[in-house]
Amino acid sequence: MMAFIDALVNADRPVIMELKRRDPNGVDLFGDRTIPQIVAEYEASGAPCISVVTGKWFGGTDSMLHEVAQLTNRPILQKDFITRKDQLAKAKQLGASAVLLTAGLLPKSSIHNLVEASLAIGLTPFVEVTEEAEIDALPRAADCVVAVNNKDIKNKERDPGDLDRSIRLLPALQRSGTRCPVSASGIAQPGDAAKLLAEGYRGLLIGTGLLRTGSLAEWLAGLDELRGPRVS
Ligand SMILES: O=C(O)c1ccccc1NCC(=O)[C@H](O)[C@H](O)COP(=O)(O)O
Repeated sequence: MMAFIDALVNADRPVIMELKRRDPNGVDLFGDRTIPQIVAEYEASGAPCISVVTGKWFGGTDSMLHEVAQLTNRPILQKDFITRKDQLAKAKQLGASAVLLTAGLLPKSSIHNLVEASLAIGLTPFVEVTEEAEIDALPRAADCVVAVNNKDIKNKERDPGDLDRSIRLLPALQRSGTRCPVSASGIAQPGDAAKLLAEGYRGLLIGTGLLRTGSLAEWLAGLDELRGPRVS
């Protein structure tokens, strides 16, 4: 299996496609689709990586991660509230390649310890930030995905998201040394996605926008058209 960062930076369309059972208001996002159907659709659409929200706020469970890992060889990000090292071993055992570490919810010393502990067992830290100070304080950024969360997790992500935050923080991400600056959450339309990639993002994490669209193929074709032909 290709490592998470390599899969993303080498992808022609670097969209991490997410399985999230419910939105923050408890509204179902899967409809009548099963997990195998969504994974098959994401794979057929060329997802380089897949994200699975196991956090209970969003209707997730660890068994969802295990199920997805049985269905795909794509590198998987586990999105949950990770605060302890034993959760990292569990993530790996369930089939994750990368784990979410939310800078705004963790003391600085915990971020350091969890980044080191993740790397030590072969998991890619996917560190989510919302402020420049969090980026500047990051250890081992070159080995991490560093993602700007456009929404506010402290408010259960009930806000629509502020994509300008991604634009504002991109220079700090680029300075940090990460190979893989990612913009996450609130990317609803192909035009939003195209703009963020044109600005210099090397990856996008999209859940609700892809799960709510009537046609994933059309959504992605719209993005491809806006980006124009790719030079390899
Ligand atoms: O961000 C967190 O700290 C978090 C913790 C635990 C579970 C989920 C968490 N975040 C979820 C997300 O960030 C979004 O599902 C993801 O970025 C996609 O967002 P959207 O495209 O707006 O559905």
